[in-house]
Amino acid sequence: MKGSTVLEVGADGVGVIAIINPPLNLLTYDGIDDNEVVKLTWQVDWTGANGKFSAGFDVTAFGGSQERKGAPPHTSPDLSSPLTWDNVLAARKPLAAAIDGPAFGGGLEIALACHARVATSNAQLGLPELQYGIIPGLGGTQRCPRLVGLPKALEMMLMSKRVSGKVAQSLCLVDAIAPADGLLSTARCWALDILQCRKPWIVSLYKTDKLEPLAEARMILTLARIQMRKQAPNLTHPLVCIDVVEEGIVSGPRSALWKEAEALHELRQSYTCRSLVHFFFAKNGTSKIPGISDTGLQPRKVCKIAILGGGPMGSGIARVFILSNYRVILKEVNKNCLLAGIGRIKSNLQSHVNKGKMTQEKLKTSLSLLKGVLDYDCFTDVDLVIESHLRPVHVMPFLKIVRTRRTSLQVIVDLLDVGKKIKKTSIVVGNCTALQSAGCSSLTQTPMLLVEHGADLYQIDQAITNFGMPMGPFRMVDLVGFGVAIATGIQFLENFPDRTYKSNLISVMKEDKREGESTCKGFYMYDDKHNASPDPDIVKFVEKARTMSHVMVDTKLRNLSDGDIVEMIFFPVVNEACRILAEGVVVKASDLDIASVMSMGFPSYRGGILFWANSLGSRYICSKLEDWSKQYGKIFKPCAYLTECASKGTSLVTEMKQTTYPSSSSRM
Ligand SMILES: CCCCCCCCCCCCC/C=C/C(=O)SCCNC(=O)CCNC(=O)[C@H](O)C(C)(C)COP(=O)(O)OP(=O)(O)OC[C@H]1O[C@@H](n2cnc3c(N)ncnc32)[C@H](O)[C@@H]1OP(=O)(O)O
Repeated sequence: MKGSTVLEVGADGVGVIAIINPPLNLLTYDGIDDNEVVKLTWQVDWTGANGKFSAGFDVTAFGGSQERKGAPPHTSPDLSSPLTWDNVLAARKPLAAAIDGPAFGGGLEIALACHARVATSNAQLGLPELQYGIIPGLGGTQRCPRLVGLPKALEMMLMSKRVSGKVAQSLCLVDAIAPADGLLSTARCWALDILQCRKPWIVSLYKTDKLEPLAEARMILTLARIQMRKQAPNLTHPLVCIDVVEEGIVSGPRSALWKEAEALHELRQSYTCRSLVHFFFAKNGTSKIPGISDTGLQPRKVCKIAILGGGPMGSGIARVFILSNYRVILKEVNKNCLLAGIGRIKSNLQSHVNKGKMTQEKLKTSLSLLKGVLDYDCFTDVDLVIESHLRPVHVMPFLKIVRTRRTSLQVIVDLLDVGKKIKKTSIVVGNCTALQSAGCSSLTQTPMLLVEHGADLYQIDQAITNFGMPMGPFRMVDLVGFGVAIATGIQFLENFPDRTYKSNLISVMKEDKREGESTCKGFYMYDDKHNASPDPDIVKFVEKARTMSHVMVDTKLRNLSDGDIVEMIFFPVVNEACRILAEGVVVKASDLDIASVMSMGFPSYRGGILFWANSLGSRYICSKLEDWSKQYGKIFKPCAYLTECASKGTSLVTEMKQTTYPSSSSRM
């Protein structure tokens, strides 16, 4: 059995139940025997072994990927535990939770169900279930609002916001703070005090003092729905969560527990849940590289970083590192540039302080780690040198570690460790100078081809935005600027002439002094607040480009559905991903899922580009690409890997047999 709970009754008559499932005391369906709790005769403490309360449920149990041992079949909601759990609480035994380390999801829900909670100040508490396409399923939707009030509870659930033990106490999510070495004794005393009426016996499920009056509560819930519909128009589970919270306020918490269990039962079998669970493990798995991370190599200590260039990019990188407590040397070519770079860092950090995101003390400490130089004298004991790039990548949550045949395994292990310390998701790739530009280029080329052949530019952008991308391809080109789009296009053309569509649209628009958002005119017009609106003049540029490309309007493309547009735009991107995978530029398919989400903005709730493609099937994608390649050219020609998967009907994500690590292929 994965994990267990151990019950020890002390001389004081207090039974302590420890959740034991190292390293994170994850809960599993068969890991906690509800009956153990029910048969207890005295007050009880809940705690987690090895200083970690519980990081929550083992999410492999969701997404339909794993049947609960002995669980009822997926035909009926599993109402046993949440309700059993509620009966336990009614069994007149005071329960106190002793929380250290992570208390997330189901782990925190168990603690919320106790009659008191004692935590260390650095404990981390959260209800991140919505990150997995589900909702809290052990009463969290009812108990959290009754402990902290509706607005804070909704923020914790809908934004998966985590709080420290100290903040939790200020919210009344936790009753007391204790040092780690006194945590259990404090919780034991608390349970005894409840039993002997020295402390209140609070059943959080029936608490009402923190709940807003009905009319105010309804207003809060309505605003939350509006925000969620705007923020995540394609997701239903946030709205389901709000509905379950409302059910408890309107009809009472007990009936809402049923609604919560039924909702969880449905959601945990959804494609969204499967995709988000895949994304979670794919993200966690990028640093697990056979032959590198399993060699026993330990990362060397990296203390001092040198950054060449203090422009927006270099100063951004410097800021990331000093905030992660690295000493940073910022080198510039002259004093003015250096002062400008350091000034950028100072003003950015100060704005964090002004927004309450950082203390003045942290700002001072961080700046003390920064040293500006105009020469290389201080470089003798530097551990890592970074040359800043043109593109604004420091804000990306994603770190691409490009490995050539001459890169040592030790250096990769060092860089993976640095990536983790600066809170980036690192992916080791072959010498593919612009992994994402392969995707981005095919993400811009096809839209240009479709428009020149008659499709509506603004319909394309709307369809791609509705699919879940942050914006459509034409809006994206305006944002990055025509210069970057042209440079990426040229790079793609140089590397892959046989599958590049040479559009004339951008060059025709540049003649009209259009560069995108920076010139307030591109594919859209922009007002002084950078609000974009369609430009009726676009038609004339499209006509001119069409003539120059000697292209005729294809009436089929004038009547494309949004679904057709999504397929015609993303199937070539899938094709490029298959090529990158087949060439061994990445170690595993899931790395490309992470790259598509973190560098292209592909929706994580679809699992990433290849996970999504796999749900459609290689045969379907290949046949569509074959058809389009006959009508519109080689840009759509399916690659050998995709064709092979289609012919065998195999999954696109069967891991490539890596004999070497990411190859230093000729790709961009
Ligand atoms: C008493 C009644 C019991 C009832 C039983 C039936 C009830 C009915 C169903 C009820 C369902 C309720 C709904 C609840 C849902 C949840 O709880 S969702 C999960 C919530 N938890 C999280 O989101 C935590 C996610 N993890 C993290 O944030 C981090 O892991 C950490 C906790 C901050 C620790 O970080 P770190 O020390 O860096 O470790 P990692 O490398 O991240 O992780 C170590 C390995 O553990 C794997 N892992 C982590 N969390 C989970 C998880 N929740 N599920 C599965 N696996 C997890 C992670 O992938 C790592 O794996 P390896 O890479 O293989 O080592």
